[in-house]
Formats: sequence, C-alpha cells, structure tokens
Amino acid sequence: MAESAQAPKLVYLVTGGCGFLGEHIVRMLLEREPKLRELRIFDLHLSPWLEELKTGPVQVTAIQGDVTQAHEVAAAVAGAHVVIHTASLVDVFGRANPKTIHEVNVQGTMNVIEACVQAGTQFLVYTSSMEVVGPNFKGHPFYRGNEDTPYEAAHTHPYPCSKALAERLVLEANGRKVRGGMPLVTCALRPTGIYGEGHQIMRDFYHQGLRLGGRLFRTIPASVEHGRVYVGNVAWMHVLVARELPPRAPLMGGQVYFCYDKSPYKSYEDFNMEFLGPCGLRLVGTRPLLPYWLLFILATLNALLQYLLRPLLLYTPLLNPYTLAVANTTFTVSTNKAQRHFGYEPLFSWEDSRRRTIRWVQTIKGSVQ
Ligand SMILES: NC(=O)c1ccc[n+]([C@@H]2O[C@H](COP(=O)([O-])OP(=O)(O)OC[C@H]3O[C@@H](n4cnc5c(N)ncnc54)[C@H](O)[C@@H]3O)[C@@H](O)[C@H]2O)c1
Ligand SMILES: CC(C)[C@@H](O)CC[C@@H](C)[C@H]1CC[C@H]2[C@@H]3[C@H](O)C=C4C[C@@H](O)CC[C@]4(C)[C@H]3CC[C@]12C
Repeated sequence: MAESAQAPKLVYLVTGGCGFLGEHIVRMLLEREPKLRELRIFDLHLSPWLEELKTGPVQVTAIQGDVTQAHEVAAAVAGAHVVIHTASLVDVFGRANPKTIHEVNVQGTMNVIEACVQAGTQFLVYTSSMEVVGPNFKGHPFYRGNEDTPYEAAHTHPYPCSKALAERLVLEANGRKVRGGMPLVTCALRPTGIYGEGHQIMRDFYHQGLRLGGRLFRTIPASVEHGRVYVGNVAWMHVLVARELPPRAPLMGGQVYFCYDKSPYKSYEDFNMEFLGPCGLRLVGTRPLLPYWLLFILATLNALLQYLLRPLLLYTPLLNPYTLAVANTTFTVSTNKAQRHFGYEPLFSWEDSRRRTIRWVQTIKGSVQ
C-alpha cells in the first residue's frame, strides 16, 4: 500500500470481530489506526455494541456472515486492503462436533485465503494459537520456548489439529499472486492463553467459585506453568502487525509470532486467582486435593456423561480428559521476535492488565464485590 499523509484510505476486514479477542481488536483499530477509512466486522453473530461504533469518523460496516460460505467471505473481502482473520470455533469442551470445527477453522480459512487472492487483497493476518505447537498429546513440556524451539507438535484433539492446519495453509499462501499480480503477504500470531475483559472461561471459573461458597479447589500443581497474555496486548499486536506487514513484507511475510507480554508465569489456576482472589474467591489447597489418577477418572466420567446426555442436553464441564492434560503440562513462551521484527512492545503493563481484568470480573453478574 502506498504511503500517504492524506486522508485515511485503508479498508480493514476483521473476521470474528464480535468475539472475545475480536472485539478488542476492533476497538483497538478504531482507537489506534489513523489510516483506517472503513472497518468491516464479519461475524456469524453480530453484537449489539457494534451500533455504538458507527458514530465515529471511521465507517464501520457490520457484516453477518459465515466463513464456511465462500461467497459470503468473498463479498466481505472485496475492496479490503488488510484482512485480520480471527473467526474460529474455539472449543475444547465438546460443544461442537469435530467436523464443524474443521469446517469453520480450516475450510473457513481456505475461503479467506482464496477471497484475498480473487479480490487482490494483499495482506492477511491470521490469529493462530499456542496450541498449534502444544502441549502435545504426549504431555511434553514447553518451557520458556520461542518460535524456533524444537518441539514435537503432535495433536489428536480436533481444535489444535484444525488450528495447525489452518496456520499452515496461511503461511504456505504467502507469496501467491493475487488479482493484479502482486504477492499475497501473510503471517500468523500465536497467542498463549488469553485473559481479560470478556473472557468466558474466567467467567465460568468465577461462577463455579460462587456456586461453591466462594471456593475453588486446586486440581493442578502450582509448579505447572501456563503462559497467559492480556487480551489488550494481543489486540495491539494484531494492529501493529497489520500496519507493519506492508512495509516489512520481505521480513514478516510467512512468519509466525507468539503473542506475549509481562504477565507472570503461573499455573492456570493460580493465575486466575490473581483476578478471582480480589473478587472474593479462595483457592483451597497448596497442592491438588485429589491425586491425578482420580482426577483422570472424574474427567473421563465427565466425557462419558457428555456422550450419554448429548441427545438430551449439552453437558460441557471445565474438567475433561483434554483440559486436564493441557492444564497439567507446562507451556510457557519467552521470545522477543515480535519486538525484533516489527517493534512490538506490550501496550498494557501486567499491573494495568490485572487491574482492568479485576474491574471486569467485579462487573460479572452475581459478583459479590
Ligand atoms: N481465547 C484464547 O485463549 C485464545 C488463545 C489463542 C488463540 N485464540 C484464537 O483467537 C481467536 C479468537 O478467539 P476467542 O477466544 O476470541 O473466541 P470467540 O469464540 O470469543 O470468538 C470467535 C468469533 O468467531 C465467530 N465465528 C465462529 N464461527 C464463525 C463462522 N463460521 N463464521 C463467522 N464467524 C464465526 C464467533 O461468532 C466469535 O465471535 C480464535 O482464532 C482462537 O483460535 C484464542
Ligand atoms: C478443571 C481443571 C483441570 C482446570 O484447571 C482446567 C483448566 C482448562 C479449562 C484450561 C487450562 C489451559 C486452557 C487452554 C489454554 O489456555 C490455551 C488455549 C488455546 C486457545 O487457542 C483456546 C483456549 C485454550 C485451549 C485454553 C482452554 C482452557 C484450558 C484448557
């Protein structure tokens, strides 16, 4: 895209723009992308808060659509300069069937790639995931790893499998000729466990704690570290990557970047207590109250119950064999590749991220604060 000091002229499309991360990306773009003329938000489910965004200087176009429908994606992409593709079925709790997860996450991504090629859209940013790497089904730890750390990325669960395949398709598409003869420039961002305002799993933990009289019971050893990153910093990295991809295409094209900030390395449960503790919850136990083998049996019983109850209702507890295995496997990143390649620095400090998240938890219905 030609540099210009004149009026804003860029058209961005964000797929999944009404999701937990998508909303933060949309709001961050409107606040911090001065070259934006039009922001298109493409989502299966449009949110009511979109209306409040239409009063600003940037044209906000809400598009209700399905990424599995190629013609709907093509219509949304036509005329866009940059596509940020975050739309995905994010499910490790058995809510969606594996076929649907593949259709949305893989076929949907293929539709986005093809739409960029046909429309002549040159820049595509894909929201991938740490799960593309691991933890693998063998439970190998990934300790303070980076984008170049050797690791056997072996998956059996539909979600990580779909994200890994989609990421590969995006990176392999880098360099393809788009309509008009210019090269497609792609890159993928791999957030670790995102937290912050709007995080549904944090909400689920909070409600579980309220149901248990203000207590949560430790199931994961405190020594098992899980990387986490604040949603505002993930959104900021997306904005920055989209801005720097055109001028730095030779360096950034076809690259992957972990999303990171200064959030501390802790177990998943201890990290959640950074926000749930100040909101009145207590984590019982300095070590897991139940042995792993018993937790595994309970997780397996949950999976069996989910299967048996499916004709009647969707039973999707937090504890299942997959979530137990992932939570019990250290996965932390330590990298500065995003800083080296496009000058990324976290926008929000840990203290600020924590304060914002606590403030949000306090607004959750049923909050005791
Ligand atoms: N939440 C995390 O911890 C985390 C971590 C790493 C990566 N990610 C990735 O970030 C992205 C956003 O995740 P999230 O946590 O915000 O999830 P989310 O479920 O809140 O958002 C996903 C959005 O995609 C939309 N969507 C789903 N299927 C669609 C379809 N067929 N067509 C159009 N839109 C569709 C949903 O309506 C939703 O608004 C995903 O790609 C996910 O893999 C999330
Ligand atoms: C019930 C206990 C065992 C409890 O500790 C389970 C926690 C479990 C629900 C989470 C532990 C790790 C989470 C995953 C991780 O943060 C990364 C992810 C990648 C992202 O792309 C989607 C979400 C997720 C799979 C995330 C889901 C919840 C956990 C498994």
